[in-house]
Amino acid sequence: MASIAFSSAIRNSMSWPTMLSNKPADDMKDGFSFGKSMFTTRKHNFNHQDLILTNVASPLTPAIAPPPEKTARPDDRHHVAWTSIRQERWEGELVVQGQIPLWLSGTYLRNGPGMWHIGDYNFRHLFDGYATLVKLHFENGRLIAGHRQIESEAYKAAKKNKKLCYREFSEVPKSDNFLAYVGELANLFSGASLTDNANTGVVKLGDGRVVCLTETQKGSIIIDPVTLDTLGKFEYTDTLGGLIHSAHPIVTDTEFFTLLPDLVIPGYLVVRMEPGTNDRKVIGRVDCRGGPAPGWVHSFPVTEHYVIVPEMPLRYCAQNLLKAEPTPLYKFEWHPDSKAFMHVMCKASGKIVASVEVPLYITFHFINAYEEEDEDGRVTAIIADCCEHNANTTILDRLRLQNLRSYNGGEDVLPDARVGRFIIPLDGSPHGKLEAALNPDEHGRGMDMCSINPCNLGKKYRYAYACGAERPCNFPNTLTKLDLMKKKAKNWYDEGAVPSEPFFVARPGATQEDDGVVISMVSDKNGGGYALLLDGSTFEEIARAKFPYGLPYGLHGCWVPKK
Ligand SMILES: CC(=O)/C=C/C=C(C)/C=C/C1=C(C)CCCC1(C)C
Ligand SMILES: CC(/C=C/C=O)=C\C=C\C=O
Ligand SMILES: [Fe+2]
Repeated sequence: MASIAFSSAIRNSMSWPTMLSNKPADDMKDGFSFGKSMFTTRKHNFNHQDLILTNVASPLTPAIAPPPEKTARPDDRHHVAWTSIRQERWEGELVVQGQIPLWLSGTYLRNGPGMWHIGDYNFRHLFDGYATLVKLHFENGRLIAGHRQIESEAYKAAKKNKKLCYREFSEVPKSDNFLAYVGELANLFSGASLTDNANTGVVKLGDGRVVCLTETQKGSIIIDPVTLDTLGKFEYTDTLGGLIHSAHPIVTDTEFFTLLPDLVIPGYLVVRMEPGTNDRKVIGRVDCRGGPAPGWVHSFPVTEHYVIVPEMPLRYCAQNLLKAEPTPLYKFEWHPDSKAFMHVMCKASGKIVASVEVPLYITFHFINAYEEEDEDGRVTAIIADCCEHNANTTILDRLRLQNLRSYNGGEDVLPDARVGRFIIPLDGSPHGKLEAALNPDEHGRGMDMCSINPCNLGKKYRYAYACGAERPCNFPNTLTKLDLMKKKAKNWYDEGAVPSEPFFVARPGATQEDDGVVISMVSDKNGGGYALLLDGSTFEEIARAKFPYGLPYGLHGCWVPKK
């Protein structure tokens, strides 16, 4: 079986767009310059040699890692995690050290911004990069890996015109003249100039379609989980309009919830989409209680009966959206006076059952939420956990590429983070609490990129997996298993490596919450990369498989089980 399935999956086609010229370190003073570098640049254009070096796998002759000096570009001065992927696509079988459990059958997909330049022009922020989709296909203890650039309009236009053509997270195309500027403002309002670069995450819908996402609605792109082909836009057929949504919808086999921020009348629409449709239906609306605009909603949690709508004091900012040059908080603004809130909406009725003021907070990612019951089974409170950055907005700037790339060890520059636990009373009290769910020293005061056993979504849970810190560091550099009952963490660490979000896959038939494996992809200190499998229960390594090339950092993933 395996060789047939695998060989049909092997595809060695490559293309080398001129934009993929292999520009060395982008170490610019302001992170924004054309073709300048502090280092002498040995301009390295791709050629056939690169192709041979990185693309020689077949199922019968597993990929052999090229010699170390070829895995990192000799002129790279920064970590491979922050270095653009070198080629548009690759696929091959990896040599596995250790044992992949035979029950692990399916494909882990991970999306993220893996390409941060157009020719000599370097992007500014981690979130600006063009989407690179990576796959790990597990079958009978073997592992086929590959990656492919997502063919968004934004990516294709940049490739064709050799310049930025759409507004990315921090990058804005330059207007040639005033008239063009006025035209572009009109395009901003219509959404025409916004990016569709689906670089944040990837989800498998209940109907089997696999969609890559970002925060712009037009950046919802259907892909083939086997070939990683871009199949086309996921078009929303409803008339809800709006341009943006949460980057992290809640997706299960039967449910799809997301939030649509309303920048005109500050608030959020809470919507649901039935599997098999492209039609979002409104469950209800939350009006913001503070500030001139809604808070950023990168993600949000749900419980069994409620959707939790966070209202962060880090709010979208219309003026910043219009600016050509980035502001310190990009498209956002910090409004501590506007306060912070958590709203709770009933999934069935759309009614808001609680809306409480909470201490100021900053989070990208909610971990999970659940309903707390008293002895009589009455729901008394909602518990919602998130990766919380101590209400410190500097984390957004830390993710600027220049900051990520300039780190040489030594000093500790990663701001402290914690598992922030919201306690939202349902008895009408006006205030909720926010506290650390465990001592942040347990995970080195780094905390982001979390996952849980999906069976526990919205339910009382004990374990979460995330990235923590072994300091000094500039970015979360450990994988951590959090025991929220015992308030303990167990950490995995490879010196100098940057692991991506640990993703939990449950063993079929498991009865224990942590019975399964945790998948991560690691960018190592020598310019290489490897897929890593940890046991979900012991958090010990069970297998790893080296990629024949260095892996750029990636964000979020999903699991597509074998049919
Ligand atoms: C990669 C990631 O986590 C976040 C990406 C966010 C993006 C691409 C946000 C884009 C936006 C615009 C292009 C204009 C409107 C505001 C905003 C949603 C921030
Ligand atoms: C990489 C990241 C957020 C990604 C959003 O999808 C946050 C990292 C935070 C560091 O502590
Ligand atoms: Fe995210």
